[in-house]
Amino acid sequence: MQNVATEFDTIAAISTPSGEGGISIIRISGENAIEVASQLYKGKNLDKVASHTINYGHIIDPDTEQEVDEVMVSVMRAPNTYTREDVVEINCHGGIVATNRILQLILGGSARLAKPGEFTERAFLNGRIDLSQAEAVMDLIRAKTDQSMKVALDQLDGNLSTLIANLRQDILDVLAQVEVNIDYPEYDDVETVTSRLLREKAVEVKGQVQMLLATAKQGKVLRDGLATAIVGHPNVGKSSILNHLLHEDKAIVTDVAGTTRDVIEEYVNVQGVPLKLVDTAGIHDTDDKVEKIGVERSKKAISTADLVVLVLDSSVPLREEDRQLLKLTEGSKRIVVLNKTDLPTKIDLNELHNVVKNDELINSSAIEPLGTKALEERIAKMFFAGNIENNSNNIMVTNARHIGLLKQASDALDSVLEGLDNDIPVDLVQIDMTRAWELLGEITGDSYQDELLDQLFSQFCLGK
Ligand SMILES: Nc1nc2c(c(=O)[nH]1)N(C=O)[C@@H](CNc1ccc(C(=O)N[C@@H](CCC(=O)O)C(=O)O)cc1)CN2
Ligand SMILES: Nc1nc2c(ncn2[C@@H]2O[C@H](COP(=O)(O)OP(=O)(O)OP(=O)(O)O)[C@@H](O)[C@H]2O)c(=O)[nH]1
Ligand SMILES: [Mg+2]
Repeated sequence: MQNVATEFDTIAAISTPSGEGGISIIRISGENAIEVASQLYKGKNLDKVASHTINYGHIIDPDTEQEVDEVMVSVMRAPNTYTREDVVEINCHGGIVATNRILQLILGGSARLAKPGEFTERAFLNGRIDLSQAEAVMDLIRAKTDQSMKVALDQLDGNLSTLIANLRQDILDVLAQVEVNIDYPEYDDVETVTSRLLREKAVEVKGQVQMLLATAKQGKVLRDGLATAIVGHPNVGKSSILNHLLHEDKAIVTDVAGTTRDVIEEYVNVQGVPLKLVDTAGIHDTDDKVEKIGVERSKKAISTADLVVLVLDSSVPLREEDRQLLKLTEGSKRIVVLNKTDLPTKIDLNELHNVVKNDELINSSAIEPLGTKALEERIAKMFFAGNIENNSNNIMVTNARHIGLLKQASDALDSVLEGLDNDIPVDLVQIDMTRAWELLGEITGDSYQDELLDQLFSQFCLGK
C-alpha cells in the first residue's frame, strides 16, 4: 500500500444526525470539492481563500438563483485533511429541509453521494491512518462510557498500530537474519544458532500477542457492556432496583406480583462500568402462559449473564423459589441483594448466610433515594479490581476481527515452535513465521481483501 493519494471521484454526504439542530454539516471530499461548492456559494472566492479557514456566505440555487441558506464554509486543501483530499464543509442551519436541499444541489454538480464510512475509508486508502485506526473512529462514535471512549481514542492515536508494527518489524528482522545465516554461514553450528534465534523471537512475540488477547475480555465488556441479569421472585423489587441504576423510571413498578412480563434491556454506566442490564420477569412456577415464557427467558438470562443480581425480599421468609434461585446462581458471578430492609426483617438470616458468601450479600431499600448505592459500589469494585488504569500502555483489544487475527497469529507462532522442536527444516519454519507476520499485518490493514473494506466501512455512519 502506498501513502500517495489515489484518484477518486468527488463524494458528499451530510455528516451530522438528521433532524432539527443548531447546525448541520455537509462534507465534500475529492478533486472537485472546491469547484462543486463554488458553484453554489456566494461569498469569498473559495479558490483564493487560505486553507483551513471558514468563510461566511450564502448558498444559492444555480438554476433559480434563489437563496437557499446562510452558511459558513470551511475549505481544507489536500493533503493535510481528514481524507488527504480537498475537503469542503458547508455549515448550514440545522433542519432537514435546508440540509437536504444543499446536498441535492451538490449532487447535481460533479459529486456523488458518499457510501457509509467512505470519508474514513479514503483516509485509510490514502495512507493517513491504518485500518485499526479507522475501526477506532467508529468505536469512538459508539462509545458509551468514558473508559470505552478512552480505549478507542488511544487506538485512534495509533497505540495498537505502533505495537503491531513493532512486532512485525521484530519478525522481519529475525527472518532477515535467518536468511543471512543460511546464505553466508559464519559458524559451523549455523543451524543451531538459527533455530535459537527463531525460537527466542517466536516466544517473545507470542508473549506479546497473548498479552493483547488477555485484554480482549475486558475490552469486550467495555464495548458491549457487562451483561447483568436482575432476577428474583415476583414483587421483590427488581424493577425498582433497575430504575434506580438507570436513574429513571424505565420499568413499570407496581405492587402486583408479575408486573414485568418480558425481559427489559438497558445500557447504564455504573461508576464507569458499562452494564447491559436485563430486568427479568420474577421466577416462580407459573401456569400463566405469558409469564411462563418470561420465566424461561430469566433462566436463559442467568446462564448467559456475566453478572447476576439476585434480589430477595427481606420482609418475608425465604420461599422455595428463592432457594431454587440461590442454587441456580451458585456458580455465577453474583450479588445477592437483600431488598426491602426498611421493613421488619422476616427472612432467616442464618439460613441465608449458610448459602451466600458475605462478600456476595448487600442490604438495600429500593424505596429510599440512596437505596442501591451499595449495589453500585459493589459492582464497580468487583469489575475493576484495579486493573483498568493499571494496563500500562493502555492498549486494549476490543475488536472481534483483531481478536481472531491475534489468535491465528498465536497459532502460527506455536507452529514455529513445534517445527523447531521437531527439527523441521528452517525454510519450513520460516513459512509459519512469515504467516504470523502477515496475520498481524491484517490488523493494521497492511494487507487486506477488498471485500473486507466493503464489509468494515459499510457498518459506519453515513458522512463519516
Ligand atoms: N468540522 C469537522 N469536525 C470534526 C471532524 C471533521 O472532519 N470536520 N472530524 C472528523 O472525523 C473529527 C476530527 N478529526 C480530524 C482528523 C484529522 C483531520 C486532518 O485534517 N488532519 C490532517 C491535518 C492536521 C493539521 O492541520 O495539522 C492531517 O493529518 O494531515 C481533521 C479532523 C472531529 N471533528
Ligand atoms: N418497602 C419497600 N417496598 C419496595 C422496595 N422495593 C420495591 N418495593 C415495592 O415492591 C413492589 C414491587 O416492586 P417491583 O420493582 O415492581 O418488583 P419486581 O421484582 O420487579 O416485580 P415483578 O416485575 O412483578 O417480578 C412495588 O410496590 C415497590 O414499590 C423496598 O426496598 N422497600
Ligand atoms: Mg418487575
